[in-house]
Amino acid sequence: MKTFDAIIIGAGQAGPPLAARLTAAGQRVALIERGQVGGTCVNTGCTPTKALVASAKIAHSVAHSQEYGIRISAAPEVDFGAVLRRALTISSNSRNSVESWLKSMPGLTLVRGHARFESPSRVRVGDDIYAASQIFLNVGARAAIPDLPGLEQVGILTNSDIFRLTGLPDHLVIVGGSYIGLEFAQMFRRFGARVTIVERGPRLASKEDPEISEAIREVLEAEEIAVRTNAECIRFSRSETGPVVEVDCASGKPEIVCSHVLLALGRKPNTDDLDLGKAGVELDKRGFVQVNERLETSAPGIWALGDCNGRGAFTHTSYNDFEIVASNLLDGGTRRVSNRVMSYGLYIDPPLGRTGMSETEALAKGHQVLIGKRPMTRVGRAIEKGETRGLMKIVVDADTRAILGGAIMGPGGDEAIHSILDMIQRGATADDLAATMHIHPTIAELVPTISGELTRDADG
Ligand SMILES: Cc1cc2nc3c(=O)[nH]c(=O)nc-3n(C[C@H](O)[C@H](O)[C@H](O)COP(=O)(O)OP(=O)(O)OC[C@H]3O[C@@H](n4cnc5c(N)ncnc54)[C@H](O)[C@@H]3O)c2cc1C
Ligand SMILES: NC(=O)c1ccc[n+]([C@@H]2O[C@H](COP(=O)([O-])OP(=O)(O)OC[C@H]3O[C@@H](n4cnc5c(N)ncnc54)[C@H](O)[C@@H]3O)[C@@H](O)[C@H]2O)c1
Repeated sequence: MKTFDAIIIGAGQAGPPLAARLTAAGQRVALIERGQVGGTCVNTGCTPTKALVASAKIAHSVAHSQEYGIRISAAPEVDFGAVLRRALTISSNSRNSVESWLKSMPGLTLVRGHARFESPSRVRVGDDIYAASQIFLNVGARAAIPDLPGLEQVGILTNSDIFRLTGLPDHLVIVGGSYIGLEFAQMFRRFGARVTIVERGPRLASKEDPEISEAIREVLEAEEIAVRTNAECIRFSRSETGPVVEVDCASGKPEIVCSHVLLALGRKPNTDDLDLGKAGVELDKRGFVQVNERLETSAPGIWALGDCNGRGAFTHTSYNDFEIVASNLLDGGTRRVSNRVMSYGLYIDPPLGRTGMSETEALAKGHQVLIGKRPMTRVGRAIEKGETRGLMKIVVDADTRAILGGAIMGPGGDEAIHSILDMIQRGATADDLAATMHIHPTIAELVPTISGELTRDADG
């Protein structure tokens, strides 16, 4: 048996920085990873997809250069192989730098293999047993693949397989019209594939307010992406020409023949193959590890961080989990997971930045709300850039005037949203925000303006 002060399972977004803090505090740490260090974000998630989004943006800009007075004499061509290689190089550089960082940590043992619990303080990897009084789970999640009939006949793709494509799909059907599906849909369309999105709900990105979903749909349809909502994929089959996605729908064709199918149907936590029962770690009914505000599990001495705890499904939430646990354990902190303002980006172009509550959520929680809103057609910077799709919106509590949430879909919306996020984190009111001076010409310069033009009418 090999004994350590701490064992970390999973080298995703929380594991490596936690290993750095624990080893810097003099602890001996075993970090167990069954796949590639860096986890989902670095290898098959944020990093390679955002690199692909960047290539797709260039393809789109070049195709539209004449609108900006720039003539390109030869027809631009997308070299899909080169696009993928660029994304994978950025991803592998990032993975290598995590690996070098881990190797530089004195007191760290990087163990390669699949970890399973033997008891609350012991973990098996192959024939070896590792023991520690503190164990941290950072095991992440994987693409959920529902048991739909005919699945095995079509050879579906997930976010991981897409990086192994050897050529551009002719017609890509994406099942699931949420974050993963939408980002892939736009980039593949911009690379030149025909793209159809099949979404069973009545609108895309259904966690967003309806006008945001509508703006997203407009952006995608303007690029000739076929959007099928109220269309549930119920089975797959194969025709002579390729895979067939069969949908249950009120309108449109019930069968879509395509060349490739990408499933983007949510994520499943990697908690089903850890023998967590032997450790006394309780899961919720969807398989997420149940944690308290300090990210402690039901088993004393075991914490869960990142996607596997169901408290966030983003790189920044995983990293923030690390900060909470490290502060509480090593700095005498009293940090709680509920102190953060849930925020994220959706990296279609233009991107959507979101923070705090949507209007729908605020109303559901019983708030009387005031709304400030402006379409990008009335934002100078967006007009100058020729990117006037989207809108910005702020949600304010009508009684206290506290800022509850915001959305900015427009050029740089993922960056500009931080001007609202930081104010919410500090407990500011709409009047505090309205009194700030922002830089001209930016998208964010209109944030104080809409904060000072609040109305009860959501369409105001
Ligand atoms: C296509 C896509 C795009 C995304 N884009 C964004 C984005 O733009 N912004 C954003 O914030 N988030 C994005 N995400 C989400 C983000 O990637 C995840 O939220 C983040 O990676 C979660 O980090 P984590 O540390 O919880 O787990 P992970 O990064 O998944 O790491 C978990 C690690 O644990 C290892 N592991 C699992 N089980 C075991 C075991 N039993 N033994 C040993 N090792 C094990 C795994 O191999 C893995 O390396 C995206 C996700 C996808 C799929
Ligand atoms: N920009 C980002 O930060 C980013 C990008 C990508 C992914 N992610 C993370 O990955 C997670 C998973 O994203 P996702 O888009 O895969 O999942 P999701 O759970 O957000 O959406 C799945 C969608 O599939 C639809 N659906 C389910 N079954 C269906 C069926 N049979 N036919 C048609 N539609 C069906 C659902 O209605 C839903 O809209 C997100 O929660 C997010 O945290 C983040």
